[in-house]
Amino acid sequence: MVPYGSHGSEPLVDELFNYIDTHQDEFVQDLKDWIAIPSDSSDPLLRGDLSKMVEITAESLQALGATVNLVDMGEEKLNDGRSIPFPKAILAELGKNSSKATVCIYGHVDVQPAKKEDGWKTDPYNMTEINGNLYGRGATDNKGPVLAWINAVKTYRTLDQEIPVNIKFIIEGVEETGSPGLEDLIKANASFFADVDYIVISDNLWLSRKPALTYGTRGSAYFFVEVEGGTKDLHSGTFGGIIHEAMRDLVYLLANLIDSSGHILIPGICDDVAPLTEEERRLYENIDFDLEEHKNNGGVNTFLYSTKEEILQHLWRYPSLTIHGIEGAFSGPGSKTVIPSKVIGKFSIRQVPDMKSAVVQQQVTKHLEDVFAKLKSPNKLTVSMQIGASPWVADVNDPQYEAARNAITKVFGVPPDMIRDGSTIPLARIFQDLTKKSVMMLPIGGADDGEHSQHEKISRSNYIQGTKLFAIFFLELSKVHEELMAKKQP
Ligand SMILES: C[C@H](N)C(=O)N[C@@H](Cc1c[nH]cn1)C(=O)O
Ligand SMILES: [Zn+2]
Ligand SMILES: [Zn+2]
Repeated sequence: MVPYGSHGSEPLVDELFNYIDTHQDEFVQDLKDWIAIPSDSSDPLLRGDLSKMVEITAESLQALGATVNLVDMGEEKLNDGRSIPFPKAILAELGKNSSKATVCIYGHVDVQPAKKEDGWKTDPYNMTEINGNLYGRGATDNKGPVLAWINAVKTYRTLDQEIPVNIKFIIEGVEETGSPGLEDLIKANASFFADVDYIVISDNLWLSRKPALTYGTRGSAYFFVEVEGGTKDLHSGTFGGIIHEAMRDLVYLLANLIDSSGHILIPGICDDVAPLTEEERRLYENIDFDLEEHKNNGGVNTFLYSTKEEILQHLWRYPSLTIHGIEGAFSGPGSKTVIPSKVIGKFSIRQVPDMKSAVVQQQVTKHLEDVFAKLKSPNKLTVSMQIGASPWVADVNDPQYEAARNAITKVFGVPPDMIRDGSTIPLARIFQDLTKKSVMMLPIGGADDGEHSQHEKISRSNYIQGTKLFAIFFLELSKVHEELMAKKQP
């Protein structure tokens, strides 16, 4: 297939591409404006900024001519007993022509925390372009891709060109905290999703320098393990040596979750992992993936496994356990001699087919209670599962995968790698289970974008080519959908 653009294969495509190329600075400025809003969903103090971010997104969709509905998501209960409102979710629609396909685009406008002191070379909320890369928190996860969809629609609208599909948007502001309330929102708005034919998510990364299409992700079971000693923090000179310290108990519990070779120590945790078939094993051999480049992208020296196949399998089809942090522990600079009274360990398990959150929760709780019992500690242990997002795997034979493959080939000149992803987008499986519609992930982020990391970025090229990809995807989707409808005619 010949890439579109300079080859002048289709006048409409040339017109769309020309517009996108000549307006790219405007699109980049829009991203800079979005990144300037610290819409970190984990920080209750930034809830105002997060709500503002949702409102700005809603205004951008309204400006495209979409009908926009801001849906109340209820309240978040904070650890200190207070409640604050969750940011509203956006349901928007553009076009209602029953002879066209309807595609629903999902994205999120909340971001992970970021502080300059974490080691960022640039201000995370002041997008900075260096050597063709746009650095800033949310650049790739997920503000850049959400804006790329908006840019694609804006291109059609400004050129007064008919959009070949009906478009719906569902945009949320709490994806990074596990999308609480989204399942209820989808259930409560079943009529909004009833005429949706395809769901597309652009919230993950390519695996290599080659474009990719993603057909599976791991899930996430996120746990808090709390150990409470006394009622207040104490001086280690006055109480150290005479009490059972909560922190010591917690560190012991955390150390009993995983060993140094990455083996999870929770009995039964791998019992439900789907066995590796010969057919699946062969799939890994043909995937373009450079271990050294992946090490470089992550700034790591050594992986736990040495072959491409093992690494991909341990990212995509085996569970992993990560200890993320300890709330209530002293973590500042200096040498504070405190005994913390209550500490909360935070860890998550990336779940894979056919693991079930409820089973994982029961196995984790039992294991921690058994380990704690051996300590004979008088302290109080509480284990809770905060997020229970299931893994997702799609049928790649669905027509929208064909449309996306065609669009990628036309924009980038090469067919995509068909990949899975080790991270989680809770909505993918929820959508698939509730709506029974085809879900696809169409990433535009580069493998080295550094989601959740310092120096998160998206390249200008991926952002602008991604905008073109989305514009062409509408065309390709309308073609395959038409063919499908024609086949279904008696
Ligand atoms: C892949 C997506 N951009 C993302 O970062 N998702 C989060 C969702 C999550 C899971 N547990 C808590 N949040 C992730 O995979 O960490
Ligand atoms: Zn994301
Ligand atoms: Zn994220």
